[in-house]
Amino acid sequence: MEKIAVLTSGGDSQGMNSAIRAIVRTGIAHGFEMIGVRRGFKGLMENDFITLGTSDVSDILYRGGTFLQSARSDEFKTEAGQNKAINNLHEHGIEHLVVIGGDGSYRGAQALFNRGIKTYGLPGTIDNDIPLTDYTIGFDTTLNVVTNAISNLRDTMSSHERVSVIEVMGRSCGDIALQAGISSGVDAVLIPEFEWDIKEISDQLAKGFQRGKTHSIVMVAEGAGTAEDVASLIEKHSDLDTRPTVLGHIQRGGIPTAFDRIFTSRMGHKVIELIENEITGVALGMEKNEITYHSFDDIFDSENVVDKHLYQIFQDLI
Ligand SMILES: Nc1ncnc2c1ncn2[C@@H]1O[C@H](COP(=O)(O)OP(=O)(O)O)[C@@H](O)[C@H]1O
Ligand SMILES: O=P(O)(O)OC[C@H]1O[C@](O)(COP(=O)(O)O)[C@@H](O)[C@@H]1O
Repeated sequence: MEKIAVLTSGGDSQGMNSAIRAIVRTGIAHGFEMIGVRRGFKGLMENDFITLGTSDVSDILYRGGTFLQSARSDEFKTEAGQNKAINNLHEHGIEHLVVIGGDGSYRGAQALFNRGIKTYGLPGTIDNDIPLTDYTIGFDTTLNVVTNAISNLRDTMSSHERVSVIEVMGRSCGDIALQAGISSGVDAVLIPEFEWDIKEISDQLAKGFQRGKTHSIVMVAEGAGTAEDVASLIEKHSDLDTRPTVLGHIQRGGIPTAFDRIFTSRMGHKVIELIENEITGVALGMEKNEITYHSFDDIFDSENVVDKHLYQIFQDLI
Protein backbone atom coordinates (compact mmCIF):
# COMPACT_ATOMS: atom_id res chain seq x y z
CA MET A 1 0.00 0.00 0.00
CA GLU A 2 1.43 3.43 -0.94
CA LYS A 3 2.02 5.74 2.03
CA ILE A 4 1.15 9.42 2.30
CA ALA A 5 2.42 11.56 5.20
CA VAL A 6 0.95 14.88 6.27
CA LEU A 7 2.37 17.64 8.49
CA THR A 8 1.46 21.18 9.58
CA SER A 9 4.22 23.79 9.73
CA GLY A 10 4.82 27.47 10.58
CA GLY A 11 2.10 29.51 12.25
CA ASP A 12 -1.00 27.37 12.79
CA SER A 13 -4.31 28.44 11.28
CA GLN A 14 -7.96 27.58 11.85
CA GLY A 15 -8.91 24.90 9.35
CA MET A 16 -5.65 22.94 9.44
CA ASN A 17 -7.44 20.17 11.39
CA SER A 18 -10.18 20.06 8.81
CA ALA A 19 -7.54 19.77 6.05
CA ILE A 20 -5.79 16.88 7.85
CA ARG A 21 -9.13 15.12 8.32
CA ALA A 22 -10.02 15.46 4.63
CA ILE A 23 -6.60 14.24 3.45
CA VAL A 24 -6.63 11.25 5.83
CA ARG A 25 -10.21 10.18 5.17
CA THR A 26 -10.01 10.61 1.39
CA GLY A 27 -6.61 8.88 1.33
CA ILE A 28 -7.97 5.87 3.23
CA ALA A 29 -11.07 5.73 1.03
CA HIS A 30 -8.78 5.61 -2.02
CA GLY A 31 -6.58 2.80 -0.65
CA PHE A 32 -3.56 4.69 0.76
CA GLU A 33 -1.92 4.23 4.14
CA MET A 34 -1.91 7.54 6.02
CA ILE A 35 0.80 8.82 8.37
CA GLY A 36 0.85 11.97 10.49
CA VAL A 37 4.09 13.77 11.28
CA ARG A 38 3.96 15.68 14.56
CA ARG A 39 5.54 19.17 14.99
CA GLY A 40 6.15 19.96 11.33
CA PHE A 41 9.62 19.65 9.82
CA LYS A 42 11.06 19.31 13.34
CA GLY A 43 9.10 16.07 13.80
CA LEU A 44 10.14 14.95 10.32
CA MET A 45 13.79 15.19 11.36
CA GLU A 46 13.09 13.63 14.77
CA ASN A 47 11.08 10.67 13.43
CA ASP A 48 7.91 11.75 15.23
CA PHE A 49 5.48 9.77 13.02
CA ILE A 50 2.04 8.29 13.83
CA THR A 51 -0.28 6.10 11.78
CA LEU A 52 -3.62 7.78 11.18
CA GLY A 53 -6.87 5.85 10.81
CA THR A 54 -10.36 7.18 10.13
CA SER A 55 -11.25 7.59 13.81
CA ASP A 56 -7.94 9.29 14.67
CA VAL A 57 -9.24 12.36 12.87
CA SER A 58 -12.68 12.30 14.52
CA ASP A 59 -13.75 15.32 16.54
CA ILE A 60 -11.24 17.76 15.01
CA LEU A 61 -13.22 19.28 12.13
CA TYR A 62 -14.56 22.09 14.29
CA ARG A 63 -11.42 22.81 16.32
CA GLY A 64 -8.86 25.57 15.65
CA GLY A 65 -5.13 24.85 15.90
CA THR A 66 -3.65 21.60 14.63
CA PHE A 67 -3.76 18.32 16.53
CA LEU A 68 -0.48 17.33 14.81
CA GLN A 69 1.07 20.48 16.38
CA SER A 70 3.19 22.91 14.42
CA ALA A 71 6.74 24.20 14.75
CA ARG A 72 9.36 26.40 13.14
CA SER A 73 12.81 24.84 12.66
CA ASP A 74 16.03 26.50 11.57
CA GLU A 75 17.80 23.14 11.45
CA PHE A 76 15.49 22.00 8.66
CA LYS A 77 16.77 24.83 6.45
CA THR A 78 20.20 23.13 6.42
CA GLU A 79 21.22 20.26 4.15
CA ALA A 80 22.02 18.13 7.22
CA GLY A 81 18.50 18.71 8.60
CA GLN A 82 16.90 17.81 5.28
CA ASN A 83 19.05 14.65 5.06
CA LYS A 84 17.65 13.49 8.41
CA ALA A 85 14.09 14.11 7.18
CA ILE A 86 14.66 12.29 3.89
CA ASN A 87 16.24 9.28 5.66
CA ASN A 88 13.25 9.03 7.99
CA LEU A 89 10.80 9.17 5.09
CA HIS A 90 12.72 6.42 3.29
CA GLU A 91 12.90 4.31 6.44
CA HIS A 92 9.11 4.44 6.75
CA GLY A 93 8.64 3.77 3.02
CA ILE A 94 6.77 7.07 2.60
CA GLU A 95 6.63 8.37 -0.98
CA HIS A 96 4.32 11.35 -0.65
CA LEU A 97 4.41 14.27 1.80
CA VAL A 98 1.64 16.85 2.13
CA VAL A 99 2.82 20.07 3.80
CA ILE A 100 0.18 22.39 5.22
CA GLY A 101 1.81 25.74 5.91
CA GLY A 102 2.76 29.15 4.61
CA ASP A 103 5.43 30.51 2.32
CA GLY A 104 8.34 29.26 4.48
CA SER A 105 6.85 25.77 4.67
CA TYR A 106 6.47 25.77 0.88
CA ARG A 107 10.23 26.51 0.61
CA GLY A 108 10.82 23.44 2.76
CA ALA A 109 8.45 21.34 0.64
CA GLN A 110 10.19 22.49 -2.52
CA ALA A 111 13.63 21.67 -1.07
CA LEU A 112 12.43 18.09 -0.40
CA PHE A 113 10.82 17.89 -3.85
CA ASN A 114 14.11 18.91 -5.47
CA ARG A 115 15.70 16.03 -3.61
CA GLY A 116 13.28 13.37 -4.82
CA ILE A 117 10.38 13.40 -2.33
CA LYS A 118 6.94 13.85 -3.90
CA THR A 119 5.57 16.88 -2.06
CA TYR A 120 2.33 18.87 -2.13
CA GLY A 121 1.43 22.16 -0.40
CA LEU A 122 -1.79 23.43 1.14
CA PRO A 123 -1.82 27.17 2.01
CA GLY A 124 -1.99 27.11 5.82
CA THR A 125 -1.60 30.65 7.13
CA ILE A 126 -4.02 33.28 8.42
CA ASP A 127 -2.10 35.96 6.50
CA ASN A 128 -3.58 35.37 3.01
CA ASP A 129 -0.12 36.14 1.63
CA ILE A 130 0.37 33.21 -0.76
CA PRO A 131 0.31 33.97 -4.51
CA LEU A 132 -2.04 32.17 -6.93
CA THR A 133 -4.78 31.50 -4.42
CA ASP A 134 -7.61 33.84 -3.47
CA TYR A 135 -7.66 32.51 0.10
CA THR A 136 -5.41 30.79 2.59
CA ILE A 137 -6.57 28.40 5.32
CA GLY A 138 -7.82 30.29 8.40
CA PHE A 139 -7.99 33.72 6.78
CA ASP A 140 -11.79 33.74 6.77
CA THR A 141 -11.99 32.61 10.41
CA THR A 142 -9.47 35.27 11.41
CA LEU A 143 -11.54 37.96 9.68
CA ASN A 144 -14.50 36.88 11.81
CA VAL A 145 -12.44 36.83 15.02
CA VAL A 146 -11.11 40.34 14.31
CA THR A 147 -14.58 41.62 13.35
CA ASN A 148 -16.02 40.35 16.65
CA ALA A 149 -13.13 41.82 18.67
CA ILE A 150 -13.69 45.22 17.06
CA SER A 151 -17.34 45.13 17.93
CA ASN A 152 -16.36 44.67 21.62
CA LEU A 153 -13.90 47.55 21.43
CA ARG A 154 -16.52 49.83 19.91
CA ASP A 155 -18.70 49.64 23.03
CA THR A 156 -16.10 51.03 25.40
CA MET A 157 -14.56 53.46 22.89
CA SER A 158 -18.00 54.95 22.36
CA SER A 159 -18.69 55.44 26.07
CA HIS A 160 -15.38 57.29 26.47
CA GLU A 161 -15.37 59.10 23.11
CA ARG A 162 -12.01 57.66 22.12
CA VAL A 163 -10.12 56.52 19.04
CA SER A 164 -9.24 52.83 19.07
CA VAL A 165 -6.09 51.92 17.13
CA ILE A 166 -6.05 48.19 16.46
CA GLU A 167 -3.00 46.27 15.27
CA VAL A 168 -3.61 43.02 13.42
CA MET A 169 -1.30 40.28 12.10
CA GLY A 170 -0.35 39.53 8.51
CA ARG A 171 3.43 39.91 8.35
CA SER A 172 4.03 42.13 5.28
CA CYS A 173 0.52 41.57 3.91
CA GLY A 174 -2.37 43.98 4.58
CA ASP A 175 -5.25 41.62 3.70
CA ILE A 176 -6.41 40.95 7.28
CA ALA A 177 -6.42 44.68 8.05
CA LEU A 178 -8.15 45.70 4.83
CA GLN A 179 -10.84 43.04 4.75
CA ALA A 180 -11.61 43.09 8.49
CA GLY A 181 -11.56 46.89 8.16
CA ILE A 182 -14.31 46.71 5.55
CA SER A 183 -16.37 44.17 7.51
CA SER A 184 -16.07 46.34 10.64
CA GLY A 185 -16.69 49.71 9.00
CA VAL A 186 -13.52 51.25 10.46
CA ASP A 187 -12.44 54.84 9.75
CA ALA A 188 -8.91 54.22 8.46
CA VAL A 189 -6.83 51.23 7.35
CA LEU A 190 -3.04 51.47 7.34
CA ILE A 191 -1.45 48.68 5.31
CA PRO A 192 2.08 48.22 3.96
CA GLU A 193 0.95 48.13 0.33
CA PHE A 194 -0.24 51.80 0.31
CA GLU A 195 1.12 55.06 1.66
CA TRP A 196 -0.82 57.21 4.08
CA ASP A 197 -0.51 60.59 5.74
CA ILE A 198 -1.05 60.50 9.51
CA LYS A 199 -1.78 64.24 9.67
CA GLU A 200 -4.55 63.85 7.08
CA ILE A 201 -5.99 60.85 8.93
CA SER A 202 -5.88 62.69 12.28
CA ASP A 203 -7.68 65.71 10.74
CA GLN A 204 -10.34 63.43 9.29
CA LEU A 205 -10.87 61.67 12.63
CA ALA A 206 -11.16 65.05 14.41
CA LYS A 207 -13.77 66.19 11.85
CA GLY A 208 -15.75 63.03 12.55
CA PHE A 209 -15.90 63.84 16.26
CA GLN A 210 -16.91 67.44 15.41
CA ARG A 211 -19.81 66.01 13.36
CA GLY A 212 -20.96 64.11 16.44
CA LYS A 213 -19.22 60.74 16.19
CA THR A 214 -18.66 59.14 19.59
CA HIS A 215 -15.73 56.95 18.61
CA SER A 216 -13.42 56.02 15.75
CA ILE A 217 -11.54 52.89 14.81
CA VAL A 218 -8.19 52.82 13.01
CA MET A 219 -6.83 49.50 11.78
CA VAL A 220 -3.07 48.99 11.41
CA ALA A 221 -1.49 45.94 9.75
CA GLU A 222 1.60 44.80 11.68
CA GLY A 223 3.66 45.26 8.50
CA ALA A 224 2.69 48.94 8.41
CA GLY A 225 3.53 49.94 11.99
CA THR A 226 2.53 49.40 15.61
CA ALA A 227 -0.74 50.41 17.25
CA GLU A 228 1.24 52.22 19.92
CA ASP A 229 3.19 54.39 17.45
CA VAL A 230 0.11 55.21 15.38
CA ALA A 231 -1.94 56.07 18.49
CA SER A 232 0.72 58.48 19.76
CA LEU A 233 1.07 60.09 16.32
CA ILE A 234 -2.70 60.70 16.20
CA GLU A 235 -2.50 62.30 19.66
CA LYS A 236 0.40 64.43 18.45
CA HIS A 237 -1.62 65.73 15.48
CA SER A 238 -4.98 66.16 17.27
CA ASP A 239 -6.54 66.51 20.70
CA LEU A 240 -8.18 63.09 20.44
CA ASP A 241 -7.91 60.51 23.20
CA THR A 242 -6.54 57.27 21.69
CA ARG A 243 -6.00 53.72 22.97
CA PRO A 244 -3.81 51.13 21.18
CA THR A 245 -4.83 47.45 21.14
CA VAL A 246 -2.72 44.60 19.77
CA LEU A 247 -5.03 41.68 18.99
CA GLY A 248 -2.06 39.28 18.80
CA HIS A 249 -2.46 35.52 18.85
CA ILE A 250 -6.16 35.68 19.68
CA GLN A 251 -6.51 36.09 15.89
CA ARG A 252 -5.09 32.63 15.26
CA GLY A 253 -7.69 30.82 17.39
CA GLY A 254 -11.38 30.10 17.29
CA ILE A 255 -13.82 27.70 15.70
CA PRO A 256 -13.13 27.51 11.95
CA THR A 257 -15.88 29.06 9.83
CA ALA A 258 -17.96 26.93 7.46
CA PHE A 259 -16.00 28.52 4.59
CA ASP A 260 -12.65 27.37 5.99
CA ARG A 261 -14.01 23.86 6.64
CA ILE A 262 -15.41 23.47 3.13
CA PHE A 263 -12.36 25.06 1.47
CA THR A 264 -9.99 22.68 3.30
CA SER A 265 -12.21 19.64 2.67
CA ARG A 266 -12.14 20.40 -1.05
CA MET A 267 -8.35 20.84 -1.12
CA GLY A 268 -7.83 17.69 0.98
CA HIS A 269 -9.88 15.72 -1.50
CA LYS A 270 -8.09 17.28 -4.47
CA VAL A 271 -4.59 16.50 -3.23
CA ILE A 272 -5.41 12.77 -3.17
CA GLU A 273 -6.69 13.07 -6.75
CA LEU A 274 -3.40 14.73 -7.76
CA ILE A 275 -1.39 11.93 -6.11
CA GLU A 276 -3.44 9.35 -8.01
CA ASN A 277 -2.76 11.23 -11.24
CA GLU A 278 0.97 11.49 -10.48
CA ILE A 279 0.94 15.29 -10.38
CA THR A 280 3.52 16.38 -7.81
CA GLY A 281 5.65 19.35 -6.66
CA VAL A 282 2.55 21.52 -6.55
CA ALA A 283 0.63 23.72 -4.12
CA LEU A 284 -3.14 23.94 -4.07
CA GLY A 285 -5.44 26.90 -3.62
CA MET A 286 -8.70 28.39 -4.76
CA GLU A 287 -9.15 30.76 -7.69
CA LYS A 288 -12.62 32.00 -8.65
CA ASN A 289 -14.17 29.25 -6.49
CA GLU A 290 -12.29 26.44 -8.28
CA ILE A 291 -9.65 24.36 -6.48
CA THR A 292 -6.49 24.88 -8.55
CA TYR A 293 -2.80 23.96 -8.28
CA HIS A 294 0.53 25.40 -9.44
CA SER A 295 4.13 24.25 -9.24
CA PHE A 296 6.12 25.56 -6.26
CA ASP A 297 8.37 27.32 -8.80
CA ASP A 298 5.41 29.20 -10.29
CA ILE A 299 4.27 30.23 -6.83
CA PHE A 300 7.70 31.57 -5.90
CA ASP A 301 7.92 33.39 -9.24
CA SER A 302 4.58 35.13 -8.63
CA GLU A 303 3.88 38.11 -6.45
CA ASN A 304 1.11 38.23 -3.90
CA VAL A 305 -0.77 41.46 -4.55
CA VAL A 306 -3.37 43.22 -2.45
CA ASP A 307 -6.75 43.70 -4.12
CA LYS A 308 -6.49 47.35 -5.24
CA HIS A 309 -10.17 47.49 -6.11
CA LEU A 310 -11.08 46.41 -2.58
CA TYR A 311 -8.87 49.19 -1.23
CA GLN A 312 -10.70 51.66 -3.47
CA ILE A 313 -14.05 50.33 -2.23
CA PHE A 314 -12.89 50.93 1.34
CA GLN A 315 -11.77 54.50 0.52
CA ASP A 316 -15.20 55.26 -0.94
CA LEU A 317 -16.96 53.90 2.13
CA ILE A 318 -15.33 56.16 4.71
N1 LIG B 1 14.26 28.38 2.57
C1 LIG B 1 13.84 27.33 3.29
N2 LIG B 1 14.31 26.09 3.06
C2 LIG B 1 13.89 25.03 3.76
N3 LIG B 1 12.98 25.11 4.76
C3 LIG B 1 12.47 26.31 5.04
C4 LIG B 1 12.86 27.49 4.34
N4 LIG B 1 12.17 28.54 4.84
C5 LIG B 1 11.41 28.05 5.83
N5 LIG B 1 11.58 26.72 5.97
C6 LIG B 1 10.95 25.83 6.97
O1 LIG B 1 9.56 26.10 7.10
C7 LIG B 1 9.28 26.42 8.46
C8 LIG B 1 8.07 27.32 8.52
O2 LIG B 1 8.35 28.56 7.88
P1 LIG B 1 7.82 29.94 8.47
O3 LIG B 1 8.27 31.01 7.53
O4 LIG B 1 8.20 30.06 9.89
O5 LIG B 1 6.23 29.77 8.48
P2 LIG B 1 5.16 29.69 7.27
O6 LIG B 1 5.33 28.38 6.60
O7 LIG B 1 3.87 29.81 7.96
O8 LIG B 1 5.50 30.85 6.36
C9 LIG B 1 10.58 27.02 8.99
O9 LIG B 1 10.68 26.98 10.39
C10 LIG B 1 11.60 26.11 8.33
O10 LIG B 1 11.74 24.89 9.03
O1 LIG C 1 3.36 32.88 16.39
P1 LIG C 1 4.64 33.58 16.12
O2 LIG C 1 5.78 32.64 15.93
O3 LIG C 1 4.88 34.64 17.14
O4 LIG C 1 4.52 34.34 14.71
C1 LIG C 1 3.66 35.41 14.48
C2 LIG C 1 3.41 35.48 12.99
O5 LIG C 1 2.70 34.34 12.59
C3 LIG C 1 1.58 34.72 11.81
O6 LIG C 1 0.43 34.66 12.64
C4 LIG C 1 1.40 33.75 10.68
O7 LIG C 1 2.55 33.77 9.87
P2 LIG C 1 3.06 32.47 9.12
O8 LIG C 1 1.85 31.81 8.58
O9 LIG C 1 3.99 32.99 8.06
O10 LIG C 1 3.75 31.61 10.11
C5 LIG C 1 1.87 36.16 11.36
O11 LIG C 1 0.69 36.88 11.07
C6 LIG C 1 2.62 36.68 12.55
O12 LIG C 1 3.45 37.75 12.21
